[in-house]
Amino acid sequence: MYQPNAGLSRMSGADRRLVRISNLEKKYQTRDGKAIHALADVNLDIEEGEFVSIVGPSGCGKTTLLKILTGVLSRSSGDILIAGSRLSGPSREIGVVFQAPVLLPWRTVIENVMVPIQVQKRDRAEFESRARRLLAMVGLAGFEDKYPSELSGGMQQRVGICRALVHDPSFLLMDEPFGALDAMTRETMNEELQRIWQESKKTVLLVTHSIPEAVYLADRVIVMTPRPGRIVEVIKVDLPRPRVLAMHNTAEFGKYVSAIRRHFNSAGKLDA
Ligand SMILES: Nc1ncnc2c1ncn2[C@@H]1O[C@H](COP(=O)(O)OP(=O)(O)OP(=O)(O)O)[C@@H](O)[C@H]1O
Repeated sequence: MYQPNAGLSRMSGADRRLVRISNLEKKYQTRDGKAIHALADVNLDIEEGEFVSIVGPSGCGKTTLLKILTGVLSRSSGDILIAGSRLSGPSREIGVVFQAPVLLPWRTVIENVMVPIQVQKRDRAEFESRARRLLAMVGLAGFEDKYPSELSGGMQQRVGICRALVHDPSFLLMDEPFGALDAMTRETMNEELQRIWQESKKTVLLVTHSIPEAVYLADRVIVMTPRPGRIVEVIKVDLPRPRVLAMHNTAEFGKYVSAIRRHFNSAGKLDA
């Protein structure tokens, strides 16, 4: 059962950085007793309000890293601090957006957005107005009482984003959130995510298989090696904000994409 704030134990003194990941290792044990070394010596600091994208070959441990950060998957060793507190389980500081929005089909849009409030046993009256504001922010005003089956894939993913933000977490984790959408909807969602990030001032960690998506959205792109996943390069993206889709065609944008893609020529493939 989800225990609000149960995952964080207060540490003394505040840290400027929102997230500190130190010497993180993850080894899975398979049912036939083999060890799978998924993550090796991952070190990463994320500043408050920063947008960070992670790219890496398939199977390099990106989802493993995100699952560990949600507090639902244990780490083998290493330390994670969020807002100065050691992470040891699910935390209210975190919101998660998955590849498929996994909405409850028997609940209306507003009731889907309110799920975390119900699970965390928080005051419905206080958060319902926030849920409605978030829906309006993503262009879904008027859809509050619709059911998921009445929405397009992009609209459902917007509901998933609102659900992740409704309890006002400081840290948003996104695992390939637009992977199931067609190319045009994906671009629109990229623009929308940038706007949501700028308006909500959240800290975001995005896993994506698309190098252009990573560059378009991020302040920094983290590039990982094949398994066991390590950080091989951190690329600071100095393109001006707000970014516009036309930037995809500029030489500067292309330089970032090529710099990242170079890592995957021999190591593995990305579908961008
Ligand atoms: N529960 C598990 N038990 C054993 N091995 C696992 C488990 N979950 C993941 N793995 C293995 O750990 C490695 C990392 O998996 P993970 O899903 O984190 O990679 P990923 O980078 O997100 O991959 P993709 O880009 O294909 O989604 C893979 O080799 C995977 O097979």
